[in-house]
Amino acid sequence: MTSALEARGLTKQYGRRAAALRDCAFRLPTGRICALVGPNGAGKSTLLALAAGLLRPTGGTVRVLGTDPASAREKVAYVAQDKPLYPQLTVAETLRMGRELNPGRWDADTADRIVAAGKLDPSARVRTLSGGQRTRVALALALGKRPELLLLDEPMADLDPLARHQLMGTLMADAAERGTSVVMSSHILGELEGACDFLLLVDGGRVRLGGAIDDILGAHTLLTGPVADLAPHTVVESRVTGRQLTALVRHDGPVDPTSWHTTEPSLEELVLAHLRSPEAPALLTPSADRTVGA
Ligand SMILES: Nc1ncnc2c1ncn2[C@@H]1O[C@H](COP(=O)(O)OP(=O)(O)OP(=O)(O)O)[C@@H](O)[C@H]1O
Repeated sequence: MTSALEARGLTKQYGRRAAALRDCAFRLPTGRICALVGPNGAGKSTLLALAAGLLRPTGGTVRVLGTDPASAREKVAYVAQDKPLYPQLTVAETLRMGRELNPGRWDADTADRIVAAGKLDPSARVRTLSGGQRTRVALALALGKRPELLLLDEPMADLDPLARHQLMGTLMADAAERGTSVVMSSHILGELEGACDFLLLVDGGRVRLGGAIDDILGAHTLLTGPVADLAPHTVVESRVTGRQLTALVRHDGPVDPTSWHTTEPSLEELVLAHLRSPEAPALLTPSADRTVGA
């Protein structure tokens, strides 16, 4: 089975600094929309740049669409955080460049539609555009390429709420229609919750959570009840207020409903609890575990 991304012992160290990514191992099946989350400096951009073939690992490997990142480049579109574009080109010239660089692949309709929805003047030079308008052009270039894998580094950060909503919709519809795999880093968990079906949580250069979001949420329970020993469940985070205990656990067997009030956590609750509890053990569900079914 081909994976969109597969990392094995993936490590990246910049010079003599502490490793930005350390011994990461996971797989992302094709056709998934993956949320890549983690605190500032966690290693998200490094992971995306390694997958795009712009950086080389200092240890381990990353495979992209079943091959090495350099060989997959034609099938991959990458939108970096700083959205590098040629400032002296106009919007129309930028799209023309997209067409020329991607012969036989270029989807002019999609690229033109994205630009038109932002009411951009095709004759405007890129250097005169606002940050959000530049993002729109970068996304038009990326989607116009008809990639099999789309790597997006905080793509929506400088878009206004309406543009964000609209572009996210375009992105998701396009990905669903073509079966494109997407990896999207973002700090806005609410934005990812409805759009993504796969999660990679990176923290301190390591993958802390990986897998289908439904599986990861389903493996956790938020419970409230009297203070008690929570064994055999794995406690991710717990808090005691008076005689009441609130905890996020990874359940190992059923949780007694007569003692506890239980709910499934939201994605935001789950991610925040893991970020507050760096000692909680990592979890890779079978869909993210490259050793399962290998
Ligand atoms: N070119 C570089 N040279 C040296 N260190 C770097 C370089 N790029 C990133 N780092 C370091 O690697 C670590 C991971 O950075 P990275 O940009 O991958 O994190 P991130 O999760 O994308 O963060 P953010 O959410 O702030 O964008 C950080 O400690 C950062 O300082």
